[in-house]
Amino acid sequence: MTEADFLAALRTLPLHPGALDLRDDAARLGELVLTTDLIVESVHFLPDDSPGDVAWKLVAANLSDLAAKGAVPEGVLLGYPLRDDKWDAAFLDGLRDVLTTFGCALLGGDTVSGGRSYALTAIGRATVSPTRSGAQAGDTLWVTGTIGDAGAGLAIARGADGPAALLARYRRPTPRLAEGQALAPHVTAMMDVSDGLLIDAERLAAASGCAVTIALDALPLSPKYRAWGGDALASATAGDDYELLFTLPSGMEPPVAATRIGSMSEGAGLTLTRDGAPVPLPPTLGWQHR
Ligand SMILES: Nc1ncnc2c1ncn2[C@@H]1O[C@H](COP(=O)(O)OP(=O)(O)OP(=O)(O)O)[C@@H](O)[C@H]1O
Ligand SMILES: Cc1ncc(C[n+]2csc(CCOP(=O)(O)O)c2C)c(N)n1
Ligand SMILES: [Mg+2]
Ligand SMILES: [Mg+2]
Ligand SMILES: [Mg+2]
Repeated sequence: MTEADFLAALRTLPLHPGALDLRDDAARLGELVLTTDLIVESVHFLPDDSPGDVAWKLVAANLSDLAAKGAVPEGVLLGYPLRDDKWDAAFLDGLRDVLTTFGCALLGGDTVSGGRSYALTAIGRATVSPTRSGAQAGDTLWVTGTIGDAGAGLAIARGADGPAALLARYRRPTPRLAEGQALAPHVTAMMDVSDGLLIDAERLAAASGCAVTIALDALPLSPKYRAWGGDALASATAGDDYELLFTLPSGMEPPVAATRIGSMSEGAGLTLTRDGAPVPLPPTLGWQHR
């Protein structure tokens, strides 16, 4: 089964209305926003990544889903498999670091022995909380920050040459919490980019019942990513970006720094353009577990 098959099967189970049909970044219970994400060795991080970086990525990936809902983090629950004293102590240092950095506190969790997968549930609060499903034909599509840096960072972590700044974007992503809170009252739809810009934009479009067009030449690529030799199509399918993807009514400017990368229209599916002309879709649009 693929991840998508499993989610489709889960939708046949009793679903809470706050689950948003399992088509969103987080669940909503009144003002509370709840999300959970695991990270697994050799799937989400490399065996020689430092324990502090693993703790950082675990928390940051979850807080990014809270950011997508415009939420203020309230606390986290940690699922932790013990390893050895040195690793566990270094993980705790990283956990302290990331929680302090993003103003978040521990609520609880569970400690076990066993494999190298780490779970976190993050809980936040939002009075105004966008979904992935509110985009309308005619809306413009935007993304914060730059994309592709973390994908390049993974290649560098695996031994390619490249700058430490790209590696850092893979190992220590920044959840766009302030941006998400500022955007929430204005956007028609919002999500974070974890699996790849193209696959995630297609999901936002599908949840909204729209088609989406993305201009490859409009994608925000960092100078370091360009100098490294990265191209737009690779940036848009790599994932691990943890930037915010959102839609606005036509003519509206976002209240935070962001790049306009496309638009929504009637219909379904993803169209890519370069210099205004359609180009073929790549064989895979992003990351899917199987
Ligand atoms: N095993 C599961 N059981 C219940 N719900 C799940 C499960 N896996 C995913 N979901 C739900 O499916 C929806 C989409 O999840 P998904 O993990 O794709 O979103 P995400 O966390 O934003 O992305 P990513 O995991 O790539 O960061 C969410 O509502 C999530 O809670
Ligand atoms: C060692 C290693 N190999 C590949 C990748 C790429 N990757 C893995 S999972 C994922 C999507 C987000 O995860 P999820 O959807 O589970 O939240 C991406 C982009 C990585 N980060 N580390
Ligand atoms: Mg998400
Ligand atoms: Mg998830
Ligand atoms: Mg995913």
